Amino acid sequence: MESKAIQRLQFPAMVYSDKGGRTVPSGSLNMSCGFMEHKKLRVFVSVPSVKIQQRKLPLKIACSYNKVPASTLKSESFKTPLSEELILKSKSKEVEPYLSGRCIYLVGMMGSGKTTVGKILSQVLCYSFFDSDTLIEEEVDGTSVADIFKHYGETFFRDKETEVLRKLSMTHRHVISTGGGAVVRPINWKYMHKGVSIWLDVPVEALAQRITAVGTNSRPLLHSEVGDAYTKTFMRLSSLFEERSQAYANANAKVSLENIAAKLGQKDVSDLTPTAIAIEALEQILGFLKSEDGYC
Ligand SMILES: Nc1ncnc2c1ncn2[C@@H]1O[C@H](COP(=O)(O)OP(=O)(O)O)[C@@H](O)[C@H]1O
Ligand SMILES: O=C(O)C1=C[C@@H](OP(=O)(O)O)[C@@H](O)[C@H](O)C1
Repeated sequence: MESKAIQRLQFPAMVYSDKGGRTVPSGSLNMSCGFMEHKKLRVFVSVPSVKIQQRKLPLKIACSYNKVPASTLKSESFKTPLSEELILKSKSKEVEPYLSGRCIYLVGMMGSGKTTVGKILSQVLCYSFFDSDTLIEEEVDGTSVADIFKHYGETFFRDKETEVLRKLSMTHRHVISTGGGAVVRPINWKYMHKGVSIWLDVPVEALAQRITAVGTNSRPLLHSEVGDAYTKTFMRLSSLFEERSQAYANANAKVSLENIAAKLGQKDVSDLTPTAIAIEALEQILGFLKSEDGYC
């Protein structure tokens, strides 16, 4: 749910224009997707667990869209090994032709990293990024999600969410971070299945840690419990997860942080960088698209 201001400029222009396939949206599109070719470099898919080179990856965006300078898209900086950055770029090139411009929908619990990972995917695929919560806020005259819940109730919010997903389903070349509860209404799946959906499956303990760190102000469904911040967040998330886990499983593919950690020989999912998670997302997207095409 963080740093979403740019979307205000993009959504109205995009959402009503149904451009097929690889056609670009209306407005000026200045893409420079030419990532360095590493012809002599063999890039392996698994990320080495030994971090050879650590540096702050500013995640500079290679594309700019609708005259909004790419550099204005805010992205949090996480320490990312150069090796991961290279794998990410290589993987995105592999996935891109299979996607044929289809949107990517990230689903998962609050705090699962849909926004963080979604931005990385959008940058590397030269897609634009939308957060459905931000689009809902715009539909309600800039009212925050928390205030929409407070003043109009959850059903009103869910209706707006469905409407936003319906509009997005007519677009292409977007990565969309959905709200954690978007999976519950079957109609939303009708819209999300126009693109490719990925479930970011993060253990509830890790979710509670992340959300406790940033606070629950923007997440109204976490306001009710009593107790210390971590425990009440953990309790509420646990019950929401129980209610929703089957709905998340409707996604075309799943990215399990526990599986990534096991692959990389890491004990704690909290040590996984968003880039490592984005790489796995691309891997899973590719697997799904290939299976859809009958390649495996
Ligand atoms: N891989 C990660 N490691 C550590 N913190 C993360 C990771 N991914 C996201 N976060 C943090 O967790 C919080 C929630 O992430 P966010 O992307 O907003 O989740 P969502 O959009 O699913 O609600 C943010 O503060 C973000 O910085
Ligand atoms: O899980 C949910 O029902 C919700 C998740 C939130 O989005 P994030 O998943 O981006 O926090 C937001 O849509 C709203 O507070 C409801």
